[in-house]
Amino acid sequence: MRIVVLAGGIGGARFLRGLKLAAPDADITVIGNTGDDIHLFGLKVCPDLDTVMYTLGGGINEEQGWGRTDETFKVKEELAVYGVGPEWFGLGDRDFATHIVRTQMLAAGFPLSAVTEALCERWQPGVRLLPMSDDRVETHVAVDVDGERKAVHFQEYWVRLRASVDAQAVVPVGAEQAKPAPGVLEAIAEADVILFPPSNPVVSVGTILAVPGIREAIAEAGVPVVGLSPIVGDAPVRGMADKVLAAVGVESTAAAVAEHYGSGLLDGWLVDTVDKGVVERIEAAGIRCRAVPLMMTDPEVGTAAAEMARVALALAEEVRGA
Ligand SMILES: O=c1nc2n(C[C@H](O)[C@H](O)[C@H](O)CO)c3cc(O)ccc3cc-2c(=O)[nH]1
Repeated sequence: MRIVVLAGGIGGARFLRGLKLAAPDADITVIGNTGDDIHLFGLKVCPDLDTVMYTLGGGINEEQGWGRTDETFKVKEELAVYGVGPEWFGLGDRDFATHIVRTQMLAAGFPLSAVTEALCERWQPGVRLLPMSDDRVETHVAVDVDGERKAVHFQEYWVRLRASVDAQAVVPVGAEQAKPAPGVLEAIAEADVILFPPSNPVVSVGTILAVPGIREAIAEAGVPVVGLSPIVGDAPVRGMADKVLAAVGVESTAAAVAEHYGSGLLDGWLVDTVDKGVVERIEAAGIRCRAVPLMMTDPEVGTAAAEMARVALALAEEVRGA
């Protein structure tokens, strides 16, 4: 079975770990969000691609959900002594190596998709990881600070500001001019099922869908598209998705996110059991809906996510048979 997953950061990566357990023989292609990318110290950092690669490759810092395990911060400390910022983004020594290799290959003319493939040679994530685009897309967030509106890079909003101020707008800069990376549209066209994991519907899945051609390809793929709500009990499971949802006028509920994606895109939607009261509303919107446990608090890493993936795949088959 060929499965395509649109993944963002931590939630998406943890779901993928479960999907691999639930469908060990499946051919999984991950279309990764690159709107979180940031250029720091002359290096290109791709947080969402790295989080998927490290999580599935066994190098992730499990508590944080991002960055490397067994990390040290000597380079970061030395940069700070030189007074070279920013200090608010925690790049570790091992992680720096990934960004140095990536930047060196980009400078040599390799597209991001080829660079990502090369990095995955080492990590063996067990999925094909494609950036959504080889073109530069960077999400910026419009905020009002000291009475003036300004745009900050998503990472500054997320990490330095901790989403403490309202997002007035979320703009994936460059998305309109971006082209899907090689293999993205082909993977969607050849997929047997397409999954939206519990990633941020605005800055992760939303950014991927903002690349011209990707939303249309999914809508026209003619195969079941099933999503899992990142919002449980009217609050995001992790992160601060509610802050960016407000920016696009979507209330922070499992039903509102499903409706935001729309029945033109989604055939099925999984909500947590605490939200079983919205199942009828979502089914009335033309999207099949099931209420199941969606908290990936595994006793043994990946088991809860594997159950979620199994239910998502079962719902896809139910949709296919409808
Ligand atoms: O909250 C934080 N998130 C950090 N993240 C997470 C990142 O902001 C988010 O994972 C994504 O951008 C949102 O999905 C990092 C991710 C990387 O790949 C590399 C470095 C960082 C550093 C931080 C950090 O210092 N604080």
